[in-house]
Amino acid sequence: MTFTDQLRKDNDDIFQFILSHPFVEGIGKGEVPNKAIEHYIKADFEYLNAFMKIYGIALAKSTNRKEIAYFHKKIDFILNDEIHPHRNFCDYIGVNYEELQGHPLPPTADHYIKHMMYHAQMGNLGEILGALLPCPWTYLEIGRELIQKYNPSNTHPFYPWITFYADKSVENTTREMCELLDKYMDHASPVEQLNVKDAFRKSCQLELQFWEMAYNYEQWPSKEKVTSNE
Ligand SMILES: Cc1ncc(C[n+]2csc(CCO)c2C)c(N)n1
Repeated sequence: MTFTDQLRKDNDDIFQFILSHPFVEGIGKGEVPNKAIEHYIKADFEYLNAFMKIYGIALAKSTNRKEIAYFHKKIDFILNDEIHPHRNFCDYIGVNYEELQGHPLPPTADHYIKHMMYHAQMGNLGEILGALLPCPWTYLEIGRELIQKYNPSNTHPFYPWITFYADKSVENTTREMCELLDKYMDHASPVEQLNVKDAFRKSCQLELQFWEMAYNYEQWPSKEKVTSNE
């Protein structure tokens, strides 16, 4: 069994919680409360910005051109392709995408981004990949599960979203990331392996919490902004 096969197995509990989360089920059924979608997009737009920056740090820590090309290609994918599922959600609630951009992050999204940023700054490429991998992997499984369970036609309101994540490009991203991580783990010390396992599991938990955050409109206890440091 490869290192990433083992990671998937050890975190199956969280993967199953994600697949049965009411937001995810709602996508399959074609019924998600507008407010939950709005909360999701506001946080996810900023999440994707952070994700691209972390790819940029991974690119800086790359040791060969193949890795540099991979992260370069992936930044391009988020910039130009990941906007399609977002637009599908915006069309569904009838709100302009631009209106949902630039909002402050609720606690879970804030924590998820800082968790990835921590591993990106403190760890080697293996550790960064461990923190990033649950993102494409959980969405790939969501896409596949929803196709299998609901067999949506192209009139389904979330057909573009579901088919985007069940598609070959997300499958390739996940597979290539697994291959890169497995290669890194061949030479990793037991401590490095533990750090990667910890980064991966926390990202799985935060993926689950992200759905929960959107579904329950999670907010900070006080919405007051920090406006000065006096
Ligand atoms: C919280 C959250 N997690 C995962 C994704 C999906 N996603 C984001 S970037 C990417 C491609 C990785 O190269 C994928 C599949 C999302 N939109 N929001």
